[in-house]
Amino acid sequence: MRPGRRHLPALVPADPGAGAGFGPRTTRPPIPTHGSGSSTQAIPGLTPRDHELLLKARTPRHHGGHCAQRRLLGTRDSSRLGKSLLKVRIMDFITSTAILPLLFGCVGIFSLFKLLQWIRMRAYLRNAVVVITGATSGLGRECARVFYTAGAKLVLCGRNQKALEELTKELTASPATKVQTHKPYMVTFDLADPGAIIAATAEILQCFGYVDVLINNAGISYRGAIVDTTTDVDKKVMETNYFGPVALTKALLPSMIKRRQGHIVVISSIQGKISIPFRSAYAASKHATQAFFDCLRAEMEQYEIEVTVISPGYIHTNLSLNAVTADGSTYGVMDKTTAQGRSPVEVARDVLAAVGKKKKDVILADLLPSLAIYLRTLAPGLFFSLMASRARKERKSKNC
Ligand SMILES: NC(=O)C1=CN([C@@H]2O[C@H](COP(=O)(O)OP(=O)(O)OC[C@H]3O[C@@H](n4cnc5c(N)ncnc54)[C@H](OP(=O)(O)O)[C@@H]3O)[C@@H](O)[C@H]2O)C=CC1
Ligand SMILES: CCCCCCCCCCCCCCCC(=O)OCC(=O)COP(=O)(O)O
Repeated sequence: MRPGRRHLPALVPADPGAGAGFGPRTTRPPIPTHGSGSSTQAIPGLTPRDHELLLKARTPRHHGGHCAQRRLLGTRDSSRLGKSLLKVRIMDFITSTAILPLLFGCVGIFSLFKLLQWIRMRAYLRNAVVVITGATSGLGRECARVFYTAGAKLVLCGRNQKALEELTKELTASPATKVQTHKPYMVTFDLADPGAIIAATAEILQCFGYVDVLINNAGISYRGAIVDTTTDVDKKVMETNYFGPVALTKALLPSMIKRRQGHIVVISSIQGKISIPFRSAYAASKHATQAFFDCLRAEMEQYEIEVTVISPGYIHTNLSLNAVTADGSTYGVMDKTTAQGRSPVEVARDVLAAVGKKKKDVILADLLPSLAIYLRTLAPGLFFSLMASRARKERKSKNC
């Protein structure tokens, strides 16, 4: 017998009462196979004649094999026998000489592909000029760390100059890595101030002379009922999350188009795909963001400029603490959902991978929010009922 081949099952006499005909079938325990020293199982319920035919059918080089199999299948319980035969055949195929090298080959090719993808990603980000807004806190801060370590030339943006300086100090003081790192630049401006964006863009472009990747990360959330919310609050959220990033992107695009090179990234949210109660201004700003950058992607294809929209679920940052409420005051509460969210470092690593792989649209969330997006599309009625019930519950818990 060739190594790697399975032993053929031992052929045992069936139930004596059953004979070779169509009588009742009985099962048999495993019995030793003569000469092989191993124990194999007779196929339950088959007569010696069945086994003889099966043995013939299983022997590929036996000329009468297929004929015998067909004859047998025509006269016996074809589905059961067929299944047993198929199992035996599959096992024989797997353990035959061809399948294992093929399997290892596939795994090898896949690993090689992944390695090449990783190398390409690293090369793409090394020495790339990356602008990050909202780098003073949360996800932006962690993005600064991972892109810095990957060898990117950073331009860190935020409103708080001191926080930017501290981050820069911390980054440059970090131990040397294999990859060459670069001292980040800082540009301070308020994204919600349209007048500040043109000046900030000129400053950004002066840092390294060009921009490879813009990460529109800065953002603010909101909590409140629509009926209680002033339009000024709606505008503030839209200015920060939508008009600011749109204006900055538009201001940087001409230089990217000229070079026929560039990558625009935007940190949206699961709430850019589904709307949940008491988040109207925030969800609206993120939906608008998704729509704008989807349009941009299509329009920029001719210039080879990439657009990546990233939609995370809850992340453990200061987002809820900094959220604005219906009357414009700061919410100032660390919500349970936020506190239980993913660590910003992990999400930042996912952002790095998505940018490196030039992904177009990425959802970084648990199963439930991801399923909710499908539910919104496939069964909107059900989704809206769930959201209405969520609103009722939230209102009730607030009144308590
Ligand atoms: N945390 C979460 O659960 C989720 C967050 N996101 C998104 O991630 C992004 C980052 O938020 P996150 O890190 O969580 O929250 P943080 O509140 O920790 O960080 C927000 C950042 O945005 C900056 N920012 C806010 N308003 C402005 C403005 N007007 N001009 C300039 N910068 C501003 C803040 O700067 P400053 O220090 O000056 O306030 C800060 O650096 C946001 O777009 C958010 O919508 C998406 C999904 C989930
Ligand atoms: C087929 C079965 C599907 C079942 C789906 C049930 C519907 C469950 C609703 C889930 C809602 C998830 C909301 C997620 C919101 C989120 O992740 O937001 C991220 C943020 O931007 C957080 O901002 P916030 O200020 O709201 O903290």
